[in-house]
Amino acid sequence: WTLSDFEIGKPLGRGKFGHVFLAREKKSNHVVAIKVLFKSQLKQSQVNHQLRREVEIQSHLRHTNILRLYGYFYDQTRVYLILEHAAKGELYKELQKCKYFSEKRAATYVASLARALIYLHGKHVIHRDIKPENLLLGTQGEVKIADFGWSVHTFNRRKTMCGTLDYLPPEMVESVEHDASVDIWSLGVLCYEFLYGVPPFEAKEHSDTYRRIVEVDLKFPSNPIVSSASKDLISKMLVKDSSQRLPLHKLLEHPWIIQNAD
Ligand SMILES: CC(C)CCNC(=O)Cn1cc(-c2ccc3c(-c4nc5ccccc5[nH]4)n[nH]c3c2)cn1
Repeated sequence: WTLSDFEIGKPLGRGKFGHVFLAREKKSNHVVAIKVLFKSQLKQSQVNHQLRREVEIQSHLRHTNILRLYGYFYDQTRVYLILEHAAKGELYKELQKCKYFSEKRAATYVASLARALIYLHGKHVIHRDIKPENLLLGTQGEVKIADFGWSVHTFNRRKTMCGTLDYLPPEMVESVEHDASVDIWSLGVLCYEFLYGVPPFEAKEHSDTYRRIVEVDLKFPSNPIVSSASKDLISKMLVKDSSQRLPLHKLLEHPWIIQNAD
């Protein structure tokens, strides 16, 4: 591929993800998202090899709830990633607009994300950073994990861990080794935020969020009114001992998911 194979359109997400543009591949008319990374920025954060590894992993992933990476190319100064275009944009914008989702909508997203995580864990890929900001919506409104963790401006986030702690499980907050069960914790946090509009351990200060996470200080607001089945599921995911968290395949059999997910 080269840039001349594409007609470049409007910026997507207005620079939040680095430079991502709507684009159309001229021969096939296929609409994609093209992310531009500057080689200079990659060099200075010594992540070239990490980026190649991540591109290698992502280009082999094929799941309807994981945003596709079709390919990449580069020129003198930049690397271009050819990504799937998610026609209905950013999920977190939807959440901001609706304040919180219905139980049906929340359960449908959680079930889709659980299936995507089962697929990823099957390929020994974990910790995909599944917070609302990393989720996009496809043409049919289906949720897609787009791991923005690699957009250049967040490369340093991996080191400085700036940005929200809200989604991190105790073992990561206490920085002990972690396994695929971190994703079960994050999905539980996400399910809570879908239903209540705020993450469960939110606090003004980082230190308070940190304490609430390690103590699993889980409280359910009395508004909005949501089913006890949803609270039962969340309580089985937000468990300090990572080996005791509800396994993802059991999540798909939970009554709340069975009753509410499309
Ligand atoms: C290292 C490499 C393998 C990582 C590959 N993944 C990324 O670069 C993650 N990433 C995805 C994007 C991204 C951002 C926005 C969109 C969109 C999109 N569609 C929209 C529709 C309406 C409003 C905004 C939209 N953004 N579709 N596909 C996207 C893809 C930006 N960074």
